[in-house]
Amino acid sequence: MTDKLIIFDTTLRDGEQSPGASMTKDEKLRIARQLERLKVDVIEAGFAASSNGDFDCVQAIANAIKDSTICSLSRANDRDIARAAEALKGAASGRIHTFIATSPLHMEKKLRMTPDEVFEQSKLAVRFARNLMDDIEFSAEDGYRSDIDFLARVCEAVIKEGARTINIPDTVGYAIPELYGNFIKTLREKVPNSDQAVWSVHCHNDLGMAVANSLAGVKLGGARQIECTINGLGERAGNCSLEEVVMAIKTRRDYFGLDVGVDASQIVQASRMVSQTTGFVVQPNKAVVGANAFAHASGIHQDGVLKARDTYEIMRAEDVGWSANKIVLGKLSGRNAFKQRLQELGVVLESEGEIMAAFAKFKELADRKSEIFDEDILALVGDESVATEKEQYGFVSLSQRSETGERPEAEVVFTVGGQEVHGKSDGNGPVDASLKAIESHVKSGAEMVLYSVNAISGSTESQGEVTVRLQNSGRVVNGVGADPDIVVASAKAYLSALNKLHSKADRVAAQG
Ligand SMILES: CC(=O)SCCNC(=O)CCNC(=O)[C@H](O)C(C)(C)COP(=O)(O)OP(=O)(O)OC[C@H]1O[C@@H](n2cnc3c(N)ncnc32)[C@H](O)[C@@H]1OP(=O)(O)O
Ligand SMILES: CC(C)C(=O)C(=O)O
Repeated sequence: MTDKLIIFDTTLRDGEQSPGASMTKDEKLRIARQLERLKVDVIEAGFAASSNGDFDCVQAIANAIKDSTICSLSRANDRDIARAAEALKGAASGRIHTFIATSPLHMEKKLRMTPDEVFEQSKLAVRFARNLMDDIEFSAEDGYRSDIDFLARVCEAVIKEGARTINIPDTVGYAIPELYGNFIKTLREKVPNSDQAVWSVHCHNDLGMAVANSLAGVKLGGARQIECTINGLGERAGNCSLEEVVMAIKTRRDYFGLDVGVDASQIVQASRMVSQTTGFVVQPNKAVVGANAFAHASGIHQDGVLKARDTYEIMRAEDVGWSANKIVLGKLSGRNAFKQRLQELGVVLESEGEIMAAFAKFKELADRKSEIFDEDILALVGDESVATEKEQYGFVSLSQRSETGERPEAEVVFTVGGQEVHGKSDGNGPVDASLKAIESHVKSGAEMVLYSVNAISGSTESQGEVTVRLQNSGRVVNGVGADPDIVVASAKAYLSALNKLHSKADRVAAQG
């Protein structure tokens, strides 16, 4: 027999309580459709009584979604509950979620009610709701900071009134996993009719423990519903993150022994949608949905993953909706990852010597640039200087000075037949000055018939690729150079073109 854990998503209600995360009706509908594709059991669509706009959102979602239960939050009063019921009228499966605070602090200072009044109002609210709808959830707000015996009396009473789900929130994120799990366990033991309801947890992330507390509520406390949000969105520091609890339950089924109906392959899409809609960027190192969650940057890990994925991955990227895991090439990468990427890019280097020459250039580039893109590698192996054959001209270094209103000056150090030479010049711009600095020494007399610059990957961190076409005595050659510094790329391209002119001249001389 399977033991099922109900996933109750409250992105559209508690998630929207994040300052700045307010969503329009169309946006909420789009997200609700994605939550349905994700196969969450319950979607808390809003708080119908809070405004006409939110009423419309709950109503529209209730009418549109068929496969998940649609829920509206309401205070423990008739007006809010009636509004929720009205908004949910069209739902294939609807739930009213009514709540009232039970902690001494909230009762005295916020509600200004005695415990007896709260007890009575809880019963009346659930009774009223139960007359409008079958599926009623009751939440004891700030439940974790409540007196457990009083809370047990309230829970017993609302279950008698017909509440099917009893939720014990850690409203302010104060709980510690073991203590919270034991609190839920003890509470259930104190409620004589506890088996007539599903027990639920709703944890906030003020101390970064929302996921751990929710899982403890399940494992130690016996809860069978977790309330959570996509990307952990929610009031203040947020809620328990759906993607993390779901993947914890799935990945560690050996420990939890529970089934969840969620289709995990929709997780990344849901995360992106919520992030794009709210403008809340997902941090790269966020579990499951962060850009780095399945990315490997260091050589030893890359080598391990290439040999056997499970050396460094406990989940498969594809299982949560990524197209694949990522090997990110950078300064910490090793030869194996580099060779693998060359293979994937269809680059065939003839000898181990060529591969090692390309790898050395790759490492040198990686010291200057945090991430090496595929385009960088293609430029690198396309760069003539990868060739191991001795070339006439070789780039060494470049310095240039440019300032608004001043004529730029450049000094280029390069090799001619293995000897280092320095060329200096000014020019119309730093590139012009650098190429004139080379030419001041080489005196090729070649005419430049094309100069083009290409940013070869998406950002300003990328390499610039420069193509230079030179013409001399009827011969036309192209030189290509790549470097994050566009002036250096230009000098490399120029020297590369000079090399071709030189070797063609040699060949012509030899033939003649
Ligand atoms: C922990 C949570 O996340 S709870 C959900 C929080 N979400 C929201 O508050 C979003 C929606 N809220 C709103 O739009 C508004 O606050 C409304 C429409 C609900 C109420 O607005 P107002 O009537 O103007 O009241 P206001 O927000 O200023 O104060 C809340 C009132 O509700 C009372 N109240 C708070 N919780 C409850 C409850 N669970 N049951 C009954 N009454 C409650 C407060 O004591 C206060 O009553 P008072 O006006 O007699 O002092
Ligand atoms: C109303 C309840 C469920 C809540 O959001 C909380 O206590 O945090």
